[in-house]
Amino acid sequence: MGAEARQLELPRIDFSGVDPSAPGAGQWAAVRAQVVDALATFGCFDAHYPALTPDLRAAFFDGAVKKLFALPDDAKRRNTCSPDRPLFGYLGSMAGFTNAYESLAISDRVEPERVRAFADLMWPGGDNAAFCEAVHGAARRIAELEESVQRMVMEGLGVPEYHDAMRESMRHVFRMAHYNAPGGDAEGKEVRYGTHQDCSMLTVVCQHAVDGLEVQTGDGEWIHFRPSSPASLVVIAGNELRAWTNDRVRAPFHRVTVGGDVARYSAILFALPGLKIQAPDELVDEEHPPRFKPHCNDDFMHFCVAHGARHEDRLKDFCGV
Ligand SMILES: O=C(O)CCC(=O)C(=O)O
Ligand SMILES: [Fe+2]
Repeated sequence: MGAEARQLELPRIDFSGVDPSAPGAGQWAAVRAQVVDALATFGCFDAHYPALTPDLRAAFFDGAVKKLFALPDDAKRRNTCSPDRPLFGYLGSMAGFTNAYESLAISDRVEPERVRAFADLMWPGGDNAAFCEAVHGAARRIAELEESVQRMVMEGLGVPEYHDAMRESMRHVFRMAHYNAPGGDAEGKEVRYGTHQDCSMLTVVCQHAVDGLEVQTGDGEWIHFRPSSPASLVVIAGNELRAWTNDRVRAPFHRVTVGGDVARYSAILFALPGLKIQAPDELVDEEHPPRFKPHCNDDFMHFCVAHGARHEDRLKDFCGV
């Protein structure tokens, strides 16, 4: 091997032959094998997903998200949630984050009524139809990818019968994020969101125009995500999928670094399980003794929030056997 640094890349999986509304059809089985392999090895992958078309992305980011972050802070702060659900609303200028990060969230379900309620809170009395159409159009497709991946994981591990109940219980947080540019040289990157694992089952990241997501491999090397196509999304396994699969899936550490003078926007869909997280009996045996105690996602999230985003194995600390 030469002296130059190896250019690591995330596995790329092509979803163009997968129809989320027809599980099992087309390329489903072949893609499922790649998904299970990528999540076991890396805990994430680059999904080529043309169902989220360039027009939908442009309407979403250029039409809706940029308009949202141009709002004054007091409007954004109306996106609150109850104190016991700190990760379900506006985040910005807060402990553990740089001042150069802020985000807003639509919570619980990716449904037109939720998007409408969010828009009406931001622009009371406004004509919010175009905003709602753009946000729901993007979020719905991202959620369809997330559901397909969840189904594939359960099928691929031989436990498809658990999918429907888990799905029914799932809540979603659709977070739109804005990272200020540090200015200057694009090489002079600054960490804008520190190293962490997600508390979700699955997370899907859609980044706009400016790169910045970095994922750590099991060997401790950092992969700087460069989208393989304009239709790329990143699927990341969270600690709850790791727990539910009894450690068969990695939940990779990741962070966001931004350089140069162009702001970065991204959208992140978190799938949060409402059912108690306990590995199914089929995934526990002598070779795979239980690794984590049964627990609720709400309790795990509170634990993570209380301890902050850090480079530590929160799941093991919280419920490791
Ligand atoms: O904005 C991104 O690319 C990812 C942010 C992230 O990792 C998170 O919000 O958990
Ligand atoms: Fe994350």
